[in-house]
Amino acid sequence: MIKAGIIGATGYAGGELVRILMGHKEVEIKWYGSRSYIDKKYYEVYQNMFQIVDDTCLDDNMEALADQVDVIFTATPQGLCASLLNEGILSKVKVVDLSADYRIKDVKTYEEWYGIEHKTPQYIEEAVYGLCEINREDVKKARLVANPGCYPTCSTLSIYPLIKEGLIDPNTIIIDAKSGTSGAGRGAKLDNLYCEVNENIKAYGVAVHRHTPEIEEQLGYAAGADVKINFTPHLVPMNRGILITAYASLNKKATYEEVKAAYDKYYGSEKFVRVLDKDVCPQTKWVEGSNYVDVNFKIDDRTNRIIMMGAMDNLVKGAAGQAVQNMNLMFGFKETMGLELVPMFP
Ligand SMILES: NC(=O)C1=CN([C@@H]2O[C@H](COP(=O)(O)OP(=O)(O)OC[C@H]3O[C@@H](n4cnc5c(N)ncnc54)[C@H](OP(=O)(O)O)[C@@H]3O)[C@@H](O)[C@H]2O)C=CC1
Ligand SMILES: CC(=O)N[C@@H](CCC(=O)OP(=O)(O)O)C(=O)O
Repeated sequence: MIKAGIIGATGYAGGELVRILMGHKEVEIKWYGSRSYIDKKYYEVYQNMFQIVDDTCLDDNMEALADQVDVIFTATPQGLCASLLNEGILSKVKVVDLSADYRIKDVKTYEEWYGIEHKTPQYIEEAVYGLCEINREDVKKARLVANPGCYPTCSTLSIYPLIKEGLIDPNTIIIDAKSGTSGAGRGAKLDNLYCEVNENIKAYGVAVHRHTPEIEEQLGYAAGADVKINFTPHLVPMNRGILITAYASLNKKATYEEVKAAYDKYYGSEKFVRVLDKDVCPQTKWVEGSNYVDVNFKIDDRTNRIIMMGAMDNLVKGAAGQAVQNMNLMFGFKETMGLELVPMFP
């Protein structure tokens, strides 16, 4: 049994981490970190935890936390983990950072897209990008994991096999993405008020969204060259879920069987990536509350382009579920432990 601490346990991603870890038989949560609710009972923040969690919220003292646990999750705003981390902490515990602080290898790119100064760039190189299906062996050896972003997880997994197999031209990729509002966190924001979101759909961050360089970097590794994409996210009136529809030019005429074989090559034995049957389009409802990413594709012979689709739950595979998957790998637990969550429907 290992002990875990969560800094940012009161946010949406941290809350989901609590829910998942409560069902993990090898983990005990020792620290419910917060900024606004210090000394309050955790269940007062989330009454769904009434009579389930009786602990009191603590602060973000990562030094003190590192003496008491084996793993620390940071589910906090961009920049916080980078401002707290140091060698003393990393020598004692493993860290899974759910923010973007260690995802992008080029610090200038991070600072430019996030508009903040990186406080501990010395750890960027060592951090492993925790997209488990692709970087599994490195995650197993890591003491610091950069848990991938929600849109980048869904986008990269939906597109990756086709770049690796040379089937598409990566510089023709256009990603149209949609997210439920839990992706924006629990903090009050005008754009996320009921009247702004309900019965509405809107693009945001057009051509400037901070996940663009993260997706480009990951697809670039698959291509073995720099990649530039168009990425447009939309906010939709749902609680959870991400759907991506991506378009790219095929390098040559391809059949359904060839493309399907590429997906099967990478995901055939993956528990959490489901390549759906022919012509079945992924839906957010089919993955809600689970760690699955559903992917599929359709070839458009008229234009010699391909449409790639992916759906997942932003709070599970897009955040807390993937963080637990990473923790399982880092501690040598069965990778699926605590994550065998059956999707909710309807
Ligand atoms: N929501 C999502 O779908 C996803 C989120 N993430 C990432 O996870 C992280 C958290 O996101 P999310 O849960 O949505 O955000 P929320 O706004 O819901 O939660 C933020 C959390 O951080 C805490 N916090 C804020 N400032 C501080 C501080 N100075 N010291 C200590 N704790 C602090 C808050 O504490 P308190 O409430 O007590 O003030 C809260 O627990 C972000 O980096 C986000 O990018 C990643 C993938 C998907
Ligand atoms: C709907 C919404 O606002 N989504 C967030 C992305 C989710 C998130 O928290 O970002 P990370 O995955 O990088 O941690 C956004 O667009 O900034």
